[in-house]
Amino acid sequence: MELGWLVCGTAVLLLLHVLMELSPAVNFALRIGFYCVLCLVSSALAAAACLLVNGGRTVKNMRIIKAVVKTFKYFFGLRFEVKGLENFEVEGPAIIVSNHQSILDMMGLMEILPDNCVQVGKKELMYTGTVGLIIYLGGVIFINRKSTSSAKMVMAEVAKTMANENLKVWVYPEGTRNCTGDLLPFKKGAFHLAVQAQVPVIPVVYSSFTTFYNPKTKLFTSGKIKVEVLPPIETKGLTSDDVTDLTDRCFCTMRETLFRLSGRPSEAKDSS
Ligand SMILES: CCCCCC/C=C\CCCCCCCCCC(=O)SCCNC(=O)CCNC(=O)[C@H](O)C(C)(C)COP(=O)(O)OP(=O)(O)OC[C@H]1O[C@@H](n2cnc3c(N)ncnc32)[C@H](O)[C@@H]1OP(=O)(O)O
Ligand SMILES: CCCCCCCC/C=C\CCCCCCCC(=O)OC[C@@H](O)COP(=O)(O)O
Repeated sequence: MELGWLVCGTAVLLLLHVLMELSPAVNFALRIGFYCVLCLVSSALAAAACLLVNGGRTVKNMRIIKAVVKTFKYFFGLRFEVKGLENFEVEGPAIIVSNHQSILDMMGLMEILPDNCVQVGKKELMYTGTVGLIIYLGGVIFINRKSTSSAKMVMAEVAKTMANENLKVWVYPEGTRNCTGDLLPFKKGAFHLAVQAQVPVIPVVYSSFTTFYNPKTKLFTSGKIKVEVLPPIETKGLTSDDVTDLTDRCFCTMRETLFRLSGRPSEAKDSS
């Protein structure tokens, strides 16, 4: 009986392996499916740990989430090469902004997440079962992207509480996932928040995933991700009139870094 199960299990695994070798679409679907299952199962276990250790919704739970998610990269053959971590060592709160390519970004986020840091996420993420629960328990700030005024109100509230709670806030200023190897124009919410709270902006750039991950061509193999934490940009003394300039400066620096880390010639070099 047990031998029968063993033979069946081995046959299924072999079949999956052959299918994955033969078809990139099957390989992609299975790997993404596995990522989602891993997230859902780990979230359930981590949620129990968070409730037992910290009793409810608090940024302290991010330490538990980070410890769990940092192991995921081994399942997918991903390696991170990180530079500039010392730039997180600012005194007090800060806004961290980074590029957002895929749901796989959660691994890159947790690889370097500083203490006392929560992310801004779309409210729909609350309804992803155990993943929603763990994100809630971690203290993620939920915004309604369909309502600019309510998103602005939530962000203004965060600007007020950041200092009291010594919080760093991680925002994806592109506002959505973008896996093209370039940046989408930045939304200004993160920069308004930094100016309102008078705290520095710390840009973080992840190299393009396109060499090992591309949902359009169903590519998903192992790969290396270069990460660079850039020096903080001060906002002391800036007002809302300076937000556009601050956004543009940050965008240009991050785009240049993205191209450099991804081995793609920058626009300036293109035109020369
Ligand atoms: C244990 C195992 C677990 C395994 C799984 C889990 C793993 C880890 C779990 C933890 C981690 C979870 C992390 C979750 C990450 C989620 C990522 C996302 O969801 S990304 C999507 C959501 N985020 C964003 O959208 C942020 C970026 N967007 C913005 O900043 C936007 O500006 C906005 C959302 C605030 C508003 O957007 P929109 O309605 O489109 O309006 P705009 O065009 O951007 O702005 C209109 C004008 O308003 C001005 N503005 C914007 N913000 C402000 C403000 N705060 N104060 C004043 N004014 C503001 C803006 O300048 C525009 O005016 P203009 O005159 O045109 O300049
Ligand atoms: C009972 C309901 C069950 C629902 C099951 C849902 C399954 C989801 C399971 C695992 C998914 C793992 C996701 C990890 C968190 C990813 C956060 C993220 O990257 O969100 C995307 C968001 O930034 C931008 O969204 P869009 O690009 O605008 O779209």
